[in-house]
Amino acid sequence: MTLSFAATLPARGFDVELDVAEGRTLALLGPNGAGKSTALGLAAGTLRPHDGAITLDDRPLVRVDAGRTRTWVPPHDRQVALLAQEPLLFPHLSVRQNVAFGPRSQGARRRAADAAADRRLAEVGLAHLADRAPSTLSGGQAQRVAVARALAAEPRLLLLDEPMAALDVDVRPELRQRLQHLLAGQTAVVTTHDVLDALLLADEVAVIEAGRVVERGPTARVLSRPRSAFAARIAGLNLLTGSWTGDGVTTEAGEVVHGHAPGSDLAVGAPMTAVFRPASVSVYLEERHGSPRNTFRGTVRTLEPHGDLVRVRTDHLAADVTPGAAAELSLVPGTKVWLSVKAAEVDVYPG
Ligand SMILES: Nc1ncnc2c1ncn2[C@@H]1O[C@H](COP(=O)(O)OP(=O)(O)OP(=O)(O)O)[C@@H](O)[C@H]1O
Repeated sequence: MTLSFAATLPARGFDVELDVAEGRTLALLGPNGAGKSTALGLAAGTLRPHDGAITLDDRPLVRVDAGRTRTWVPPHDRQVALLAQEPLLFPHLSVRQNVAFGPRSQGARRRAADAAADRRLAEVGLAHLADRAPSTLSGGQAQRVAVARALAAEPRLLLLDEPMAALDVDVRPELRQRLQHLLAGQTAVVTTHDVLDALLLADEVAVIEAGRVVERGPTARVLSRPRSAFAARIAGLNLLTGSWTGDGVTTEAGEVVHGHAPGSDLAVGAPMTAVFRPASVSVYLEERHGSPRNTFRGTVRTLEPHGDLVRVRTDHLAADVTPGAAAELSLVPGTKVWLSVKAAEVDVYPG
């Protein structure tokens, strides 16, 4: 089932086009308020666009022209399942009845619906809890039941809105692993802030910022060679953008970044991106002259633990230093620093 999605919602500053090929999973990444949930709501039918066309395979689900609705398939008729952050199970039904709800409401007989429910519960590893009441489940179990319920309706499109967000960190891996299996071959869109979700669940990612898609591509490419600040941040990379000036990338702030460039046929003025790992960045209190390094002025904004190291963030860059180095330099928020990275550690590419 191929999803083709184009919708605007001016009240939310939302204007997005997306498509998801048959059997593929697209991760929507973006900061809070970017429009990820809005996109899912429009596809699920809980929101109506001002302008837009949403099609699943050849079946138009929505067509609205300048506020005039031409086509509107109501949510329950779309064969689109939306899995929310909270499991939202029916409290008065057993686990099995919750999962059988979709097939039942599509007209399946009780026995067939129960059998489908048991199959789906087995897929999420919870067949043994079928007779339990939702109130007796842990948060992680309840969310797995919600996944089974969404899949039991045999949706042509599965939408997952930050499925791990409401769960404790230690139960996320289990659900993530289940989803990795279950999403194989299922056309799906998952919103997330988590790089692991994107890496393990999604074939492609689209980064949304302020209601617009700013970057789109195969997951591995976007996370290793990001073009947007958000993708770089979740991939744990520093990113600077600017234009090619012959031997480096000059940023808008006038910084010149030298690094590995992809070839010699780059046009002067072409938009370029430079990325490097925080672990490649050294921190000094004074500018270092005479070394073949890139240096950037900055003010420390935050210090946070990062594995065995301390991640030092300035306004636009991050450096990982040892706790000993952080102490020796007396780094605190407000400290003026120079950040330095060898050209050999910087990856430079067009875009
Ligand atoms: N019910 C609503 N009524 C009006 N505006 C809303 C409503 N819900 C969200 N918005 C606005 O729409 C924009 C997109 O919000 P949305 O919830 O889609 O973002 P998001 O990317 O899902 O964010 P988050 O990661 O915080 O869930 C934001 O500007 C938000 O303030």
